[in-house]
Amino acid sequence: MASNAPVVVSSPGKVLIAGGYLVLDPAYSGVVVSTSSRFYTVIQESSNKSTIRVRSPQFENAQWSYSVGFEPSIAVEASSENSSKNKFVHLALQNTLALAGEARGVKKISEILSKGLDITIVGDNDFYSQRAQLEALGLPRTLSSLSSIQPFSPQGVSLADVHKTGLGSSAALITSLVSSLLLYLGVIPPEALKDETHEGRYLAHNVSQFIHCLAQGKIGSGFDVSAAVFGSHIYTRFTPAVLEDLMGDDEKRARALLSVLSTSNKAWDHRVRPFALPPLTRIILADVDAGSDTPSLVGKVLKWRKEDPEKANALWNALDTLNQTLAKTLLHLSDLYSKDGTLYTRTVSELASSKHDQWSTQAADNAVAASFSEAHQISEKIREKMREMGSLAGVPIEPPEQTKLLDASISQSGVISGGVPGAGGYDAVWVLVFDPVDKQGQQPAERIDSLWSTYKELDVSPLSATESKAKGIHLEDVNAIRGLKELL
Ligand SMILES: Nc1ncnc2c1ncn2[C@@H]1O[C@H](COP(=O)(O)OP(=O)(O)O)[C@@H](O)[C@H]1O
Ligand SMILES: C[C@@](O)(CCOP(=O)(O)OP(=O)(O)O)CC(=O)O
Repeated sequence: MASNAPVVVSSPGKVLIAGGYLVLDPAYSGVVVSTSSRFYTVIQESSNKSTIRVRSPQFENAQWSYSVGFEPSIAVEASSENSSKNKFVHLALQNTLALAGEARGVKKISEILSKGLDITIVGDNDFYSQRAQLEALGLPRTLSSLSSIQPFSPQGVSLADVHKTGLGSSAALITSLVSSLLLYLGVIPPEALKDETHEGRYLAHNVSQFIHCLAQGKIGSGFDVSAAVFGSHIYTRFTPAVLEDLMGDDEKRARALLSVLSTSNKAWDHRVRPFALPPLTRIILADVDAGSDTPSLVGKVLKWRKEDPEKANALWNALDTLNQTLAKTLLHLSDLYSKDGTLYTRTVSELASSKHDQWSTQAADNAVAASFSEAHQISEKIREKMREMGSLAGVPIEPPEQTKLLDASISQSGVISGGVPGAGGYDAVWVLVFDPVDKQGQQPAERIDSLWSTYKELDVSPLSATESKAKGIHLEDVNAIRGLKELL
C-alpha cells in the first residue's frame, strides 16, 4: 500500500454502558458503545532512510524518532535525542513491524521502509478535558461551546500531564496506529478497513489487543480495543491464556508473534455480537471533574468477589440478566423502527416532551412506548445493583454525588436512561435521550446541557461525542477530516 498519498486510519473511543467488572470474566458480556470521537493516524513517506518519526502535535514535547534495524531481526530503537518516551507508540512500532516481517518477509518490509515514515497522531478534542480551553475562551461548559473549539486543539501540556476523559485514548491510539501500519506495510488490504467481517480486520484486532496489553503491562478485558476495531457491540472477552506466552518473554515473542496473533489461532475466543443504540436517540457523555482510579476500583471489587463468592456470583448473575435484557430491549427498538417507522417516529416525538413516569399511558397500547419504558426501568435496576456491588465491595461505583446528578438528569423530560460508565466512580456519567425528527420547543439534549452547565454540586462538562455508526476502524480521506491536513 506504500504510496505518496497519506494513509489515514481512524478508530473510535468507547463507553461501556453495561457490564462494568462483569466483562472481565468470559462468562459474562458487556455492552459497549463506540463514539464519534476518534483517534487518527496519518502515515506519510519521508526521505529519512529507515527512520520513523512520530509526532503528536496536540502536545508539548511530543515528537519521537526511531531507527529501524533489519539484522538479525527487525528492531525499532528510540533515538537518544528524543526528549521524552512513548512506550505505547514504541511497542506498537516494534511489534507491528516484527509481525509484518514474519508475514511478508523482512526484505519486503525493509524495501517499504527504505524511505522512512512520518507518522502524525491526533485525537479528537473529547479524549482530553476541554475545561481550560472553554475557560480561556470565556465560554460556558455546554455542547454548543465545544463546537467552537478548533479541531485537535493544542492542550498546552505534555502527554503525561493531560486530563483524560475516559474514552479510552490508548486503545483508540494503538488501534489506529497498528491498523494504519498493517495497511501501509501490505499485511492487510484496504478492504479490511471497509468490510466489517474481513479477516484483515480480525488480525488488526488481535495485534492491537496484544500491543495494548503489553503497553499496559496487564491483560485487561479488552472491550476498549474491541470497540476501537469493531464499533458498538456486545463484547465477551478472550481467555487471557492466548496472550500469556507473548507477555513477558522477548524470545518467545520474537518466535511466535504471527502464530499467536493469526486469525487462524483458535485460542482467540472473544465474541462480538451486533449492537446499536435505537434510532432517534442520542447518548450524551459527561466528564465530571473528580477523578477515579479504575485499577484500584477493579482490584477491590475482584478481591470482594473472591472473598464472598456466593453473594458476588448471585449479584453478578442478576446484573448480567439485566444487562443482557437492556441490550435486547434497545435492539428490539431498532426492529420496531424498521417495521413501522411512522409509529416509531411519532412516538419518539411524543415521549420526548414528557418525563419517563408519564410514558405508561402510551405504553399500554404502543409497543414502542412500552419498550422505551422498559429500557428505562431496566437501566434503573442496573444502577441499583451497581450501587449494591459498590457498597458490598466498599468502593464508590455510583457514589451519592453521582446518584444525585444522574437522578436529576434522568428525571428531565425526554431522558430514557443513564448510568456511570465502565468501572463507575466519580469521573463520568452517560445519559440516553430522545432526539426526535420534529424539533419543536426545548429538546432533551438541551435540557441536559442546561442542567449540567448550571449544576453546582459537581463540576460537570459535556463531551461532544454521539454514537459512531461507522463500525470501528475506518479508512479516511485526509481532506475530509476538518483540521487534519493543517497539522501535517
Ligand atoms: N495523542 C497521543 N499521541 C501519542 N500517544 C498518546 C496520545 N494519547 C495517548 N497516548 C498514549 O497513551 C498513553 C495513555 O494511556 P492510558 O493512561 O492507558 O490512557 P487511557 O486510559 O486513556 O487509555 C499515553 O501515555 C501515551 O503513551
Ligand atoms: C471495570 C472494567 O470492567 C471496565 C473499566 O471501564 P472504564 O471505561 O471505566 O475503563 P478506563 O478506560 O480504564 O477508565 C475493567 C475492564 O473491563 O478492563
